[in-house]
Amino acid sequence: MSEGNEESSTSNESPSKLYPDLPEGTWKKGDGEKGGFMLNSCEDMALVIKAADLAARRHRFQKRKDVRQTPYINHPIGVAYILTNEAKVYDGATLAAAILHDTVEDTKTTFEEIQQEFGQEVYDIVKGCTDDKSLPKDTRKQLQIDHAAEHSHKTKLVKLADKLYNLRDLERATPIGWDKRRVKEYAEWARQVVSRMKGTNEALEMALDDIINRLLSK
Ligand SMILES: Nc1nc2c(ncn2[C@@H]2O[C@H](COP(=O)(O)OP(=O)(O)O)[C@@H](OP(=O)(O)OP(=O)(O)O)[C@H]2O)c(=O)[nH]1
Repeated sequence: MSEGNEESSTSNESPSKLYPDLPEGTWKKGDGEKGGFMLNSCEDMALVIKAADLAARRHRFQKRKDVRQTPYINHPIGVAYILTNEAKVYDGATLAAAILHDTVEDTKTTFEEIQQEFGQEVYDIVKGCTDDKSLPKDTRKQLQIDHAAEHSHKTKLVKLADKLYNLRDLERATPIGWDKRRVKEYAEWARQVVSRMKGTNEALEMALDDIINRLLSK
């Protein structure tokens, strides 16, 4: 069992883990003799660490909606971890964008800053993952469905991993104020978004199918 994967439970938390235990030796061949995976280059590594540094600072006062008030940064780091650990995605721009994907939507960070500090590719992915919070919620949710199929491959990867993290989080701990109906509504909406991104990554899509079916059948 991976260290730190098992969450101790409180009254509204199930003891389920946020990430599955994967069989040993699932790293891609040639990804590194030293037991871990390697990013494509030192530049990729530096980009990802730089993203983690900015996201940690920008999200530092934010919490998730669970009763334990989990630090918000757990979410973007978890999205990047799903990409490396399960989707086997090691591209620096994709991982950096995964870590930054909520910084513009939820903090004072601007698109210009992302473009200047992280380059066009990361900017494009973050833009594709950012909802316009000034719009009514129903409109925002509908726009995600309407535009899901149009995104680039890398943006779709981050969006799928984001949904997978959020759905697992819903199964792990119901956010404060959410009832069963709201959980199912989120799962149904997520199903509509991810079904328009089929053919992006098999591991992510299989995991999404599983959890969505489970949440909808409860
Ligand atoms: N499951 C879960 N979600 C939490 C928690 N804390 C914060 N969230 C965030 O809440 C959002 C989903 O809640 P909603 O009520 O549907 O949407 P809203 O916040 O945008 O209005 C997700 O963000 P989002 O940027 O709107 O992502 P997306 O769902 O639009 O892709 C998710 O990241 C938590 O403890 N559990």
